[in-house]
Amino acid sequence: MTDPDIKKGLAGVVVDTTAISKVNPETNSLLYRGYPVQELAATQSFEAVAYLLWHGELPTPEQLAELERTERAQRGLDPRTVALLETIPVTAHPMDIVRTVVSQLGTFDDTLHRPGGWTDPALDLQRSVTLFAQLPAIVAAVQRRRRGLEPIPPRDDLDYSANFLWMTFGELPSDAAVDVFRISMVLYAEHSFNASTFTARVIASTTSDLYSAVVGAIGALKGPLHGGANEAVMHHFTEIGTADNVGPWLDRAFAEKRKIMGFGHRVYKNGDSRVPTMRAALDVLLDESGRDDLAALVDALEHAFVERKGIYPNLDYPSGPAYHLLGFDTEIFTPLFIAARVTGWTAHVREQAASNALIRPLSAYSGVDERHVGTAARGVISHGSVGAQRRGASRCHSQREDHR
Ligand SMILES: CC(=O)SCCNC(=O)CCNC(=O)[C@H](O)C(C)(C)COP(=O)(O)OP(=O)(O)OC[C@H]1O[C@@H](n2cnc3c(N)ncnc32)[C@H](O)[C@@H]1OP(=O)(O)O
Ligand SMILES: O=C([O-])CC(=O)C(=O)O
Repeated sequence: MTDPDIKKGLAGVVVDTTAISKVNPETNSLLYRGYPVQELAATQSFEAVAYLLWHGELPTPEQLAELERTERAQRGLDPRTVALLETIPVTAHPMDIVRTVVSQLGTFDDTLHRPGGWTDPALDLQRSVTLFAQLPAIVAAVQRRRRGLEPIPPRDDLDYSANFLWMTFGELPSDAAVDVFRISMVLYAEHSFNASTFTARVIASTTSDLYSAVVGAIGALKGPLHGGANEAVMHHFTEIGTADNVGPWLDRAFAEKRKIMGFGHRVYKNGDSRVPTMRAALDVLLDESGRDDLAALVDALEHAFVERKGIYPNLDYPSGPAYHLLGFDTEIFTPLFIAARVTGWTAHVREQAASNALIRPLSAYSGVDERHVGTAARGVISHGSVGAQRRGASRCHSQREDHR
């Protein structure tokens, strides 16, 4: 028996190519279709970034106007979605609610029943825009319902980011705050083969449909080792309370071998390329709100953790407190990540479909050796002796099995 070279968590394994984004930990850079994400965050609307991820090029003014028209036309909640939301316990986690509603959206799409409709690339592009347009309304409605409030209809005089905040709060914050939100969406949009995107690609690789891939990706994003960390960061701040409690809190956390959320990354080991941009955006909100206590807490935990562990914050660290200052409940932070990442997920689903191979790795069996239940027959149907079954199996010896 050879000893297979197992890469737990696929760490360091290159499983395919992608032209959508490039994460480079050596240069600490992130490119979407070749453009540094910082440049996109400084200059582009989220709609333009979505277009770039889907099409590979930034839109012309006409192409952008067309996407905006299509997105604005599909912003409203379907009455069946409103009805479904009413049936879900308000206490359910918003990630579970959004996952359920996205699954329902798949059932509304009659084009799935056309021959070849499941994986038609043109239809998948339309579906991507539909999900992009619908998710703000869904997330906003879930946030409002938690506060006992009715959904607010979209406003088509507002861009994606401003409308998202309008539908959530029924008022608009400062232009600077809207811009912070836009920047967070751009930074969260895409990150190569992260766990949720890889999940979406695995599902797409079976030639399943795009909605199923997105529902699966939402499940993967929920975990605090991935997207759920932005929520967990805020829980840490609540637990710690004030900056002067950071030291004792960290002592206890280390003694209990807890992981501190919002720090560390599978790919970036010297800091996440997106953090400086998001931290600058957070600082705008910290200044605007006068929340010096939160600013001190964010700084204190970062400095103490980096000093003691040499592990740097990831994007979830500054985005958590930014979403808090924008007024979202902590449990809504990861659904906001869904709304952004659906652009990347759907771009990857289409890329996977365009050059597909079923994703099915091997495993090394580590269970008990072959054993038998005995030969006494149960029921009326004779299944044949174990020996006969094995003789049958050996005639199929050309079938490869997992590594033994
Ligand atoms: C947008 C995103 O999804 S970004 C990621 C968001 N997730 C988080 O913030 C969760 C907290 N972070 C982590 O759990 C990890 O850093 C991960 C899962 C993100 C990356 O993990 P990996 O690359 O697998 O590194 P791994 O978990 O093996 O960590 C290496 C070492 O650093 C330690 N470490 C890494 N991150 C942390 C952390 N946040 N807190 C405490 N220790 C940590 C590990 O305990 C491990 O120590 P050991 O070698 O003594 O066992
Ligand atoms: O790349 C990863 O593993 C996690 C991450 O930062 C992201 O998905 O944005």
